[in-house]
Amino acid sequence: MRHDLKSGPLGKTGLSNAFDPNGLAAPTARLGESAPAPVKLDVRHVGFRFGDKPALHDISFSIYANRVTALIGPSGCGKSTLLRVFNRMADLYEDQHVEGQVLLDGEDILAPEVDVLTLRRRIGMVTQKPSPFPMSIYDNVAIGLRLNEELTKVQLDQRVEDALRRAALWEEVSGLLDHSALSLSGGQQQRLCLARTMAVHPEVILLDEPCSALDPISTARIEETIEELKSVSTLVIVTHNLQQAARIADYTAFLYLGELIEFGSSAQMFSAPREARTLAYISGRMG
Ligand SMILES: Nc1ncnc2c1ncn2[C@@H]1O[C@H](COP(=O)(O)OP(=O)(O)OP(=O)(O)O)[C@@H](O)[C@H]1O
Repeated sequence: MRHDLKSGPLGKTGLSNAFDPNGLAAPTARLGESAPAPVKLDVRHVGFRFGDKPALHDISFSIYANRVTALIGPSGCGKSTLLRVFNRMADLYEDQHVEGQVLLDGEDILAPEVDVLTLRRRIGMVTQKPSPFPMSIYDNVAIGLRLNEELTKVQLDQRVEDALRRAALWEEVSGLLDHSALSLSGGQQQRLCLARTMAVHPEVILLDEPCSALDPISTARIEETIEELKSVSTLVIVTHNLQQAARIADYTAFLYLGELIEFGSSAQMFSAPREARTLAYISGRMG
């Protein structure tokens, strides 16, 4: 039997009644925050193998609702692999094996009976390498909306424009909406893929180096959007830019050689890391 997360035992929880299976509320992440956040994704003992090559070992931590969590660490430490676990990308490859649990509002998204298409509507992902569909700029953003919602043309146009504005792309493409998405530059394609993911309002948004191909102005705009999106979504971002992690992430997880070395508030991690390896990494002595 398929287990549709939207109509599962907890229903589509949204954010107001997000489930905290451990009763663990987030510690205050930033000065001035008073209300603790519920856990949105609870990562429990997650391991990952490419064939017989291990890539993640016994990863456990919590991702809090309506917060930004950054995954940092040297190249090859498993950041993208962990992000891909959260929307079951390994399902597409026979030789990729995940173990452990990832609870979304208390329900294990790694359970074999979970409807993966429904899951990916709830947990959207923007991959490191932009992958626009070979269709128009407009249709790239509209496609998910047409599949998931019944909108009038006016509503659809508005949602497409809103997503493109949030992705800091509207001003560059507003007169070219019927042009092929493949005619855009790499940085524009990256922002288009961000717009495509944001358009359907996923509960969790996974961003794999979303600013890697962007100039400083576009990067600043995307960081503002990430801050705005926190009111409606939970965000997980992979970044090599430690200043960016410190600026926009409420929490940071430091991975090294497939292990979670340290997890905590970004304020604590970047000012007083507990682990010597974290300190070595953030001070530029490792990686
Ligand atoms: N398709 C694959 N087949 C085999 N090994 C892989 C595959 N993809 C990644 N790996 C390995 O898994 C490990 C983790 O890779 P991953 O891409 O998750 O690292 P990362 O921290 O995101 O790196 P980067 O910062 O360079 O993007 C690395 O050792 C990598 O070589």
